[in-house]
Amino acid sequence: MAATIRPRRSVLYMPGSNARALDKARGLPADGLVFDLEDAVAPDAKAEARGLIRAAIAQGGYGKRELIVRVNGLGTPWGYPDLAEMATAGAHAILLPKVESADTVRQAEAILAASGAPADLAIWCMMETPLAMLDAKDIARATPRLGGFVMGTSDLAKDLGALHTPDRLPFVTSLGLCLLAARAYGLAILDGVYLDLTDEEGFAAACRQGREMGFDGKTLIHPKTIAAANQVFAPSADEIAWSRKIIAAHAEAERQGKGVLLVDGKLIENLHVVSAQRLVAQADAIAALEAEAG
Ligand SMILES: CC(C)(COP(=O)(O)OP(=O)(O)OC[C@H]1O[C@@H](n2cnc3c(N)ncnc32)[C@H](O)[C@@H]1OP(=O)(O)O)[C@@H](O)C(=O)NCCC(=O)NCCSC(=O)C[C@H](O)C(=O)O
Ligand SMILES: [Mg+2]
Repeated sequence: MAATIRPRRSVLYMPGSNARALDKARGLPADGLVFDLEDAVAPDAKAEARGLIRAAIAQGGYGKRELIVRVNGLGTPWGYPDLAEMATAGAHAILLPKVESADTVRQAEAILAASGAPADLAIWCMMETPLAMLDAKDIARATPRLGGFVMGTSDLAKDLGALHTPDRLPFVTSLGLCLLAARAYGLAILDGVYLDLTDEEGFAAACRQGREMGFDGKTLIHPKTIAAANQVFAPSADEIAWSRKIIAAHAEAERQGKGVLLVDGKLIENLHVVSAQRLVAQADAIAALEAEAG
């Protein structure tokens, strides 16, 4: 999938079986929504949840938010019907859980295509097992339909026997491997969820760490965390002003035949301008999304 500048600061999971949550999300300022059919939905409620998700997306009201359906794995009884039914539900992307190989992605892609999925329906992968970390590069280049990775740090902690520490040191290798693979192949990548809804400081620190590492945004489990994620993952006013300043200064230097220059004592080259242009484009995309939401 072609890389686009789409805000993904905050992406909220909603149990697909929870009609109230699906409705409430229409008014929430999350950049993206995951309609979950996997872990948040009980086995007996899966079939009904598919219908609720299809009806909710058809009814609309989600504006320009990115709509993602997380299906069950193909090794479960629900994986195939989830893919077959959600292929034409109108979402922007299908999120595959517990992906461990490029073959799994291509198998899912074949089912989606055979079920009438539109050409622009993206596939995203949950990266949440040790094998996924080791195969991240292969998974990232499995198909041109691939749009992004989502870290599943809860499943990963379970499989690694790791603890959720404040510095997240036990996850740094895994997060780094997935970031490398995602960026090498032009994919978006979202950080994992923060489970303690009472720990606002810890949540903000995890968001800051995620942004510093290079994640596009954070996956969330509750609406009350959206504002903080939006704030941390958005370019700050200072960053935007600095970016505009070096873009203008570099353009002027180029007119004078210079490739490098100093702005406020800092060396600026073309590579800094590329980053600055991306940051300004992100800020513009966020402003456009927020203007549309009112
Ligand atoms: C965690 C919750 C079960 C808590 O729900 P609840 O008790 O209803 O919370 P509140 O009373 O505080 O809710 C206040 C209002 O907000 C709405 N709400 C709550 N959560 C959501 C949501 N996720 N999306 C939309 N709206 C939401 C409530 O309806 C209330 O609204 P109102 O009626 O107007 O008062 C709940 O938050 C929840 O279910 N969260 C999502 C859980 C989930 O999806 N989990 C799976 C994804 S995480 C994962 O799988 C991990 C990953 O795979 C990994 O391995 O790491
Ligand atoms: Mg998981």
